[in-house]
Amino acid sequence: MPKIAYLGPQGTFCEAALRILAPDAERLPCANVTAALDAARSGEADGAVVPLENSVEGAITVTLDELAWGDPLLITAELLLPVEFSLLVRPGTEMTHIKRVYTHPAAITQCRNFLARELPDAVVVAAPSTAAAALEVSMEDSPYDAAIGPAIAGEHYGLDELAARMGDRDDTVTRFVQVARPGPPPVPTGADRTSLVAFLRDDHPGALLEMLSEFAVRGVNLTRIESRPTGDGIGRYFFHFDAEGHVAEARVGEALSGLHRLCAEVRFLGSYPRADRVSPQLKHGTSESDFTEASGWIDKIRTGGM
Ligand SMILES: O=C(O)C(=O)C[C@]1(C(=O)O)C=C[C@@H](O)C=C1
Repeated sequence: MPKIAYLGPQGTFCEAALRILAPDAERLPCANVTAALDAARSGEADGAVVPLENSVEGAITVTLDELAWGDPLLITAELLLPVEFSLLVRPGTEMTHIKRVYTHPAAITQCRNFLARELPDAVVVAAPSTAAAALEVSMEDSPYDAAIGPAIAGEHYGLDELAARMGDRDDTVTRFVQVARPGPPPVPTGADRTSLVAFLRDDHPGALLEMLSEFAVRGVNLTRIESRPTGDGIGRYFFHFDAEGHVAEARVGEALSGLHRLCAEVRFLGSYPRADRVSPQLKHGTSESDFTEASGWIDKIRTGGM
């Protein structure tokens, strides 16, 4: 049975994602995203499931930076998980008692309107995860009066649900990815996504446009682009890309080779089935057979044919 690390403790959204992505896996709860990824890197676990982006909060930057800078890992699967938040309290606590709230920073952002409306004077403190907050609030001597997290975390730690569906939007989803130590990517399914990071060779006008052109001229549609600071000073950035398609496909493979020639460094983060199963709309001239036919044509010219 594979062992998969995740952002714990028991009851996080991350655990819910792992239960769907790898229902038969042994689950290894970790204190934070870095620890979960390190467990996969070291071999303590066979892989990890971590959050990557949220439809309200945007990028989960710790995950992006770990995948870009840490020892390499390969994304092998993704999942879109609807997230619904509950206000979780020790039995007997009423709304008027709540002075200190504890939860994951992503939950603070997603529940901003509720907090401003219902708990305008409460101090809201960042926790390592929503379930870590619920666990802490379940302790009688906790300095916090309420946690924000999944209803299931409340059930697990014996808390009451004082409010449900407290997110600012009721259609929020978090995208989780499963990673493994480097190896061959999963086989193409026809509805795949490819993730990578690219570091500029030098800063000059049009540098980002040149990178984007490598995708555009091969008809590769991007689904996410994110700039992250390199840490080398203000104005120094590298880029995360998510693109439609699989590295085994000619148009994606050639776009990646083009970036490799152009950039100081490109790190391949994986080609894996898309959670939404959407297949790319191919532009004329960018199908597998178009690429095969064109390279056959060049080979013929090079060997004296016409
Ligand atoms: O704390 C959790 O329960 C998590 O799984 C982490 C996380 C996140 O990192 O965004 C996942 C989903 C929600 O957006 C809030 C928190």
